[in-house]
Amino acid sequence: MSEAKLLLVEDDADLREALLDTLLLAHYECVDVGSAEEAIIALKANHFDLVISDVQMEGIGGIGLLNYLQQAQPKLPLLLMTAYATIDSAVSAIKLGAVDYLAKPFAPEVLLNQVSRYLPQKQNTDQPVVADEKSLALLALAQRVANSDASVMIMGPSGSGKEVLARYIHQHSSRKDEPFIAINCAAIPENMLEATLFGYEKGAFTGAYQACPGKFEQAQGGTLLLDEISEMELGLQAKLLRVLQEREVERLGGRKTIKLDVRVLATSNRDLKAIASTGEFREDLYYRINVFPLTWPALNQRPADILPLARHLLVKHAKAFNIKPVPSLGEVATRRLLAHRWPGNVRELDNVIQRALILHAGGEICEQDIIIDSADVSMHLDAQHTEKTTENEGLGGELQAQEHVIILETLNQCNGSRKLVAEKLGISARTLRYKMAKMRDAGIQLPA
Ligand SMILES: Nc1ncnc2c1ncn2[C@@H]1O[C@H](COP(=O)(O)OP(=O)(O)OP(=O)(O)O)[C@@H](O)[C@H]1O
Repeated sequence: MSEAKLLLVEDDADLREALLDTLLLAHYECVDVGSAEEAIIALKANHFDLVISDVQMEGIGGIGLLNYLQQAQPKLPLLLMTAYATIDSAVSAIKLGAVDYLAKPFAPEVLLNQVSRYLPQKQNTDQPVVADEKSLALLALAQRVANSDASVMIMGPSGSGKEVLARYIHQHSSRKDEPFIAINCAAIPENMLEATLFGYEKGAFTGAYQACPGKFEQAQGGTLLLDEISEMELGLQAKLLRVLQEREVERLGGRKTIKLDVRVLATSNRDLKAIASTGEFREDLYYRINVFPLTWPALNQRPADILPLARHLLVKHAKAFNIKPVPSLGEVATRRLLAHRWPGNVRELDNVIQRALILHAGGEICEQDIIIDSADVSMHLDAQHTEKTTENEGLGGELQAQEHVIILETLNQCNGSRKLVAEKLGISARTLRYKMAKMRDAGIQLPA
């Protein structure tokens, strides 16, 4: 999930739902409201990184919201959506301070490209924390590879730190002062990934009233991380291979080729060689990006990392939660952390530490603050709220839990192939991705 939080303001409920779906599928955290007045209430209660608002709504409307933002939060970018007939007012809104406008109707690609263009880039500055011999050796190797311009394939189970390692390579390369652009190939629906990667020209599809550079161009001079590359469909793999071979890109709907100077890193939590041998991943692309493979072992294979990571995460989240001083790790709590197998790797440890910080009292993390299984939290909460739960809500929760179990079982049966799971369950790949994003949000660890 992207750390960015968006506020969507649209009075047409159907359109709002469709837009919300697009944004959630792309792993943005998003709050949606139906009027500018509700938006102001949400803005007072939460921090947002970008607001997307319709112009014409009952009440003060999008322009009223723009005026409010100019006074209250002038740095918060606002992207306006308007019917084609009212573009003039949108243009004057830009003069008043909106960052851009989207002319309705627009294709989902246009929305996602504009959002990624105006969202302030939050760089994850986490340096890899390592202490285990295996991890130290991996980091030393990564540092040597960083000096070259070779493509690097970073493998390892989900949550093991692949993205952290990719940033580390960029930061230790000669490109460190140039952009680092990451794109999660699994998070962006197939039909939008191509436009997001390669950009598009004006008129390439509905709502593309202006040209938009793709991720390759945004990464010019720097590094592009293709996260979860195994999830890219075969047709797009062929186009990506061509771009990597030719070192130039052509925007969708364009005729001009743009020369590229981009280093490409990729990650996968599936065995890319194995899926290349079954034809699910192009072998030629595999060999092109796998110039230098680096693999994180699972966290339980590098036990000496667990405590330094736990302490690092305690400091990091205590700061974010404004908890002072940083609580210490009690002895029994420490033993629990060391005894667990960590199937969700560092991400799971991160969740456990955040829970512990919320629950702890008295300056020390004790055994009872270490809740390893997120189901324990729900059970704890369920027990507290049983009286309040209506019959319907209970049934809804049970059905949802069943759905989660079915998805998890099918993922395991299909060795993590999203495509096969969607086929087997008779749902679209898009719906599956949406459901999996919701499961991740609920703290459910999904297999690689
Ligand atoms: N060695 C490390 N030092 C500090 N933080 C780490 C380390 N490894 C992972 N993390 C943290 O754990 C979380 C998961 O890491 P990351 O996103 O890099 O994993 P990933 O392998 O790319 O996951 P996925 O396969 O799900 O994309 C992040 O919050 C990251 O900051």
